Amino acid sequence: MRYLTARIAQQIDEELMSAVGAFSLDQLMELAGLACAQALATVYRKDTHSRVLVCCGPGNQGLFFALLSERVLLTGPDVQGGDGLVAARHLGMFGYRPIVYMPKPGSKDIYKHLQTQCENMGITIIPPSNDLGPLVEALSNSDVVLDAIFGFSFLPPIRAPFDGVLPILNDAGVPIVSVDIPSGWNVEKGNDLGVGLKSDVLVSLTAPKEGAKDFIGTHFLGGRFVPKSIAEKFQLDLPAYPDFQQIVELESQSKSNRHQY
Ligand SMILES: NC(=O)C1=CN([C@@H]2O[C@H](COP(=O)(O)OP(=O)(O)OC[C@H]3O[C@@H](n4cnc5c(N)ncnc54)[C@H](O)[C@@H]3O)[C@@H](O)[C@H]2O)[C@H](O)CC1
Ligand SMILES: [K+]
Repeated sequence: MRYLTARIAQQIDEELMSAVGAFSLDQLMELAGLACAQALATVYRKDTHSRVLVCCGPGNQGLFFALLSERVLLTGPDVQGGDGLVAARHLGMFGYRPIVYMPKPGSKDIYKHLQTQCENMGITIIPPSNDLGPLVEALSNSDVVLDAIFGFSFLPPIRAPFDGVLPILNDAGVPIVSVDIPSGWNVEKGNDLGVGLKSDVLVSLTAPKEGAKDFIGTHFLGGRFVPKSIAEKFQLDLPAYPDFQQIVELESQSKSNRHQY
């Protein structure tokens, strides 16, 4: 299987949403979020881990920084936060009790709609703030974290408030399921600076990123939406997904996770 650079991941994303792939962003987010919810529910059963803290990345406040980065601008920023909101909704449907932490929510309709869908499910969204107190409080009442903070458009160093968020998540002793790449990891070099999340489970979307080669833990591939033509064009060499599942477990370097489940 091919491990992707950030640039190739972005190109595949563009191809999927071009006239060739013909997908909309909402569709891809929906399938990505569903895969992440399914991975979390596979590893952490709801009878013991029903309280899920879904941590979502920046909304379109990130646009200013996106303007500085051609790569982020091209893909349209902030998709991973949307994956998190979709996953929260599906987890609610599965019978979990998610709560959403999104300190920098977007004002674009797509995010407002996803938030309304969560609220309609009775899912609490912690009011946005730079104060980390509500995060600490929510963590003390959570069984597992879903990390939808940064994806393949992350460029170090980590800016506030997320520079404060990641150490709190790492030190809480609550298992972490990461979407696409553990937040704070260099997409290609892994956790080279040691500031990234120490995740227990990783759900790589479309294909794993180069940085994920260093990941130790339970590793799934999700995003069962890549058509054969695009998989072949980018030589992805993807494994087969089992029957009607949205995820397939990949061989990982070690199963010695930080947390037992
Ligand atoms: N085909 C697929 O694989 C799909 C992947 N999806 C998900 O989309 C993300 C990538 O989304 P993108 O919008 O390009 O960017 P990010 O979510 O990674 O976040 C960008 C966001 O973060 C801000 N930011 C960047 N660096 C920093 C920093 N150092 N400190 C603070 N903030 C930072 C930036 O300004 C933006 O606001 C991919 O990983 C998947 O999860 C989709 O589901 C569709 C299909
Ligand atoms: K992440």
